[in-house]
Amino acid sequence: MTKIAIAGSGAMGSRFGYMLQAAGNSVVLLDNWAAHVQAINTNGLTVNIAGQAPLQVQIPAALPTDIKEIQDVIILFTKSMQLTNMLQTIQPLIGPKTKVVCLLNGLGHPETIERYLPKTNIFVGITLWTAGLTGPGEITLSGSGSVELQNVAPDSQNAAKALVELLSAAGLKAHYSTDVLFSIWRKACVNGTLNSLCALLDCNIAQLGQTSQATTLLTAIVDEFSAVAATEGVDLQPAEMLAHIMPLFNPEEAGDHYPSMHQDLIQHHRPTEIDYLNGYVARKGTERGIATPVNQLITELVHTKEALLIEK
Ligand SMILES: NC(=O)C1=CN([C@@H]2O[C@H](COP(=O)(O)OP(=O)(O)OC[C@H]3O[C@@H](n4cnc5c(N)ncnc54)[C@H](OP(=O)(O)O)[C@@H]3O)[C@@H](O)[C@H]2O)C=CC1
Ligand SMILES: CC(C)(CO)C(=O)C(=O)O
Repeated sequence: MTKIAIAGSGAMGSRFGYMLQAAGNSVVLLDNWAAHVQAINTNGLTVNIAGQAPLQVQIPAALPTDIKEIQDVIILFTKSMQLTNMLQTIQPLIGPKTKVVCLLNGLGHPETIERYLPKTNIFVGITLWTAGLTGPGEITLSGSGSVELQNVAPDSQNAAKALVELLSAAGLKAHYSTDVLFSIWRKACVNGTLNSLCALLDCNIAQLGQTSQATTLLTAIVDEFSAVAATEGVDLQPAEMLAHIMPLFNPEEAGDHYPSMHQDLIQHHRPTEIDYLNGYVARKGTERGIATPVNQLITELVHTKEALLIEK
């Protein structure tokens, strides 16, 4: 039985933990939100799936500081701005053979993780699964998804493939990627357009797509993502990127969805991952002499909205 800790068990961490435990693994959900941990330990994790009666799933949960046992696998699922703190807290859980997987949205996470772990322990990727945290101890799941991941150390390829099998055996549809950095940039560019614009304009993806300004706005953001991606050896062609994003306007794709940044900022008045999306592009562009005024402005606007909405 594989011993798995989910480090950051909000919506996505709880989804992955629930599916991995159902596949026969020994899972513990770790989170700093004490009321969430307590609700899971008292009532079980409530899993709402459309068209089904809510499930009460018995699954152990704990504060990250309360678990000290070495794990086989740790899946990081904090929000980007919580990652460093989580990596510091879970050091006692990491042994020489522990595989640490990062599937967060956003840019720059592999570099952050490398400050706390040898490369041989690190596996990075993206996921197209979604989930919502409906309240303490309660998640809402819909749709399907997939995972792409790759080893950071060249000689850890077999370990990455074993992780792909572990996740796929739990129904998480994982694939081994031979160019995960491209996938991470492409997903960040989707989030850097749809998430920030829908949050700022208070609309869903279809509503954004119906505006006559959508193509101009997307193009301005994507062009800067492409220029900065090139400085990291990633070939993000603007035309291909737009062709990848625009189908999401369709309600049968993601049109009806309010992106996670809209949920964080507008619906829950919580901090956003903007500094790891548009903010990362603006920062790296400035450092590397590439003009990124559009992403700079978007980042400032989102931070202004955070200042207006989030209670101190
Ligand atoms: N949700 C989705 O559909 C998708 C998310 N992702 C990415 O996965 C990563 C994790 O995202 P996600 O699971 O959505 O994150 P959540 O917002 O659901 O949870 C992240 C953490 O935020 C804290 N938190 C959330 N809500 C509350 C609340 N009401 N009160 C107190 N604390 C709260 C908890 O940690 P703490 O108490 O320690 O602060 C929690 O572990 C992100 O990088 C995201 O971009 C990727 C694909 C899809
Ligand atoms: C669904 C999607 C792709 C929308 O940008 C997303 O990743 C999010 O909501 O964060």
